[in-house]
Amino acid sequence: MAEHGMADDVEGPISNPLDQSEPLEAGSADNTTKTANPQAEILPGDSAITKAEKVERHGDTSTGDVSADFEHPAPKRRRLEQEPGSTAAGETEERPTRQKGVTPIRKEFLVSISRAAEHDHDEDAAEASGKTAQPHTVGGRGGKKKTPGGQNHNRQFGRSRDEIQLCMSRAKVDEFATSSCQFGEKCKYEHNIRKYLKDGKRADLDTFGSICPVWEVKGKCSAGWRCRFAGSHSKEVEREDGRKELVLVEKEKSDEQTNREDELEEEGVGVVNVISNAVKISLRKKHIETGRSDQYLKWMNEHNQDPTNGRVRPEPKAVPGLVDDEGIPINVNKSKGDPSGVHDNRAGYVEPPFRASEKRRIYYGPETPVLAPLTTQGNLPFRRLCVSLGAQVTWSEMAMGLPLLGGEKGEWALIKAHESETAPPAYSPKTPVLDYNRSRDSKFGVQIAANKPWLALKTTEILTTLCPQIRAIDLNCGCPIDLVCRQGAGSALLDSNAKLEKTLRGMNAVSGETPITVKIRMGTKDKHPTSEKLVQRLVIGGPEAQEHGEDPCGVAAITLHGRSKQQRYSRSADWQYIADCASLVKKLKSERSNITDTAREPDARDLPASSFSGTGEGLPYFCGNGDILSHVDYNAHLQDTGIDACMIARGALIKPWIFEEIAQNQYLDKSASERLGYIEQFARNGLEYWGSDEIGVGTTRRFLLEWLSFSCRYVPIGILDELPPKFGDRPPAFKGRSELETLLSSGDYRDWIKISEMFLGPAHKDFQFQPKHKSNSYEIEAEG
Ligand SMILES: Cc1cc2nc3c(=O)[nH]c(=O)nc-3n(C[C@H](O)[C@H](O)[C@H](O)COP(=O)(O)O)c2cc1C
Repeated sequence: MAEHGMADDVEGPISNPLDQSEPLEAGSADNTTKTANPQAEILPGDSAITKAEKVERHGDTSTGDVSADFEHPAPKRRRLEQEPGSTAAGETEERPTRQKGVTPIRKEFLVSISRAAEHDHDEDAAEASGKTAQPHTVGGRGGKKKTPGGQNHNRQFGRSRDEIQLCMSRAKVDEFATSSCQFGEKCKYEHNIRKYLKDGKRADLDTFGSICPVWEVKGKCSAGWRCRFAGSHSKEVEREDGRKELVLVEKEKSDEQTNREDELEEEGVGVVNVISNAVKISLRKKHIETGRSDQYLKWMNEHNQDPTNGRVRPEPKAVPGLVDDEGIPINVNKSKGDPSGVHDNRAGYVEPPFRASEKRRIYYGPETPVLAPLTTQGNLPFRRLCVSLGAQVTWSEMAMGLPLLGGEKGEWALIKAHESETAPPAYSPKTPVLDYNRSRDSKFGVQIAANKPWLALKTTEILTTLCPQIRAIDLNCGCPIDLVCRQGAGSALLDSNAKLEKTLRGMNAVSGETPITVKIRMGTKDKHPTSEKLVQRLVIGGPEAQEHGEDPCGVAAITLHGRSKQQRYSRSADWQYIADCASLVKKLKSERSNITDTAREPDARDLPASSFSGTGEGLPYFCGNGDILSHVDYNAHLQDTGIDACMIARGALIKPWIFEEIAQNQYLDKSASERLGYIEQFARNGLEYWGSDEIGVGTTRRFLLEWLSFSCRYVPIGILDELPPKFGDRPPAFKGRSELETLLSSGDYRDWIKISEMFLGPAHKDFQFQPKHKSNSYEIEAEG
């Protein structure tokens, strides 16, 4: 669902935050004591010192007011090749019994309850699905009862706007340029650049070395005078007549560079899947045709399938006494497709109007950890950060079909991807995957939500036509939000298996070479899992399809989140159930030849764009999802359940370097300065994407705060008494190994604002923030 949009985006070099460290030691409160763990390996640090590191060393926040005593730098990365359950502090220490549900924090880092209470202040959240914010009372951990639900609704973010707004016709020109404002005298915006700079906007930011991050990468800044770093790309020059003019400065570039940038100016450098305003307007006016969907839907309509819900219409009743030549009862057919009104049951099925095109193959394997679709949180700057840390597959936030078809700007913004997401995922399978062409695969897929086959088909056709480089289109069948489910989308589809199958088959038919995937939960009702049956239907086709000799719906991958809709995030994800489904998929594969009609050889175009065995038989990849917080969880699930790949959601929000841990197969005890380095990287990504003017800075701040509402839940592994960290555990009040580390663990959104100010300067006076998910409750309501 669209939560943001706008702004041209530019690409730039990603500084490696790992280059900001110094060699320190693991598991100690200061850097003078060596770890007792003989397996702990201290990895060498690097020399580059960024703002993040300066802050940790000197408390120099420039614009923030974070307190300055950071004399205990945090330990560096360490290698802990430990089995789950072994101690982080050292093998020789006496191991306390791990208390269920409590994060095992070393006692020297525990603090009194008063500090915990300080963290809890922000618990006056709102009722879950109501549209009106209501007071929400929460006790301390294990304290009073909460009202149900986990979200603040109707959140306000204030407005980050200039005091006086500069007319767009003046934003990117030099002071003496003649005005091209079409509104002339009537224009309500400021045209005097000098006046605007003096009275209309806040002082330039002194973060990022006072250099505009957009200009630094792109050579020019599309915010022009409105940029919060305008001083870094402007100057005053004296003209021949002695007059002084304010001019914007562009970096010198070769002609080739300039040409390329002019070409990309409209689209935003480094961003793909950008749809022009003209196309969005055409969509709004319904001027863009969806011929394939129309044809397919017509067929559905004429041949017994209701395109509003995909159900096979009930067979008409037999007319008593009326039989054909062979004595078979004749039914009265009321469908439009049979004007005679007389219909033979046996001839009821007609082949679809066209076959699905042959699909681009995708790949999933242990080496492709997947970043889950994450509404609000999985924005482009965050995904870009995760890709830089090793995420191999990324998904857009869930985009709603209807606003996409209506050309809504905010929804189309969700489809944009960073160019780093267009690179293919890692690929090192034990046996090569038949017909897989890595150079044609990419990391980024788009997730959509739709409640009706027609909506899903048309959305798919439009998306694949306008953005052919999307890796795959995923249909969300897990979203538990009432607003979505009441309309029959999200996890409501789990209760309409036939409709879901038909929808997916239709999407596959109209998506050209783009593969279709699906993300499901275990079912809608708690303790009544139904997705095993659904998985079977998706892999081999449901009874209706089998009866008519139809091919399976052709999904390239199924991802199962091991929880029900009703369960939301309570209790752990059920990995046993995921394993059962994974083994069913395997079994179906081996039995497939018996199940499918042996008379018909499956056509390659009907086979999923997925894993192929040596015999060339296709089968969807099967991915598991739920509660992965470390490489240990990741490896264990891959090993024990027979899934092809793991999808990670909250684990990546809490510690985006989980992808790096997976690649290196080791815990990484990130120092507070390294963590701050990721925040800096996000801020940089955000300014490049949303822009460096007051609005762009405000948007970057808002989404940074959204992320910090999750990242504050990270408990540094260096202060843990026992590994692995677990999702169900809640930490008692603790302090970090440095003031910065303590600050990064704060659940108080005012501290998040302080952190944001280190990179984005003081928040605008009208900026507001209310966390979406209750900050310390460890319970969330999310869209999948
Ligand atoms: C903030 C948030 C937003 C989410 N948005 C989506 C979404 O847009 N689409 C979706 O399929 N799942 C969404 N989910 C669900 C996750 O993709 C994932 O299935 C779920 O969180 C379980 O994985 P985890 O235990 O690794 O967090 C969201 C989850 C969270 C926490």
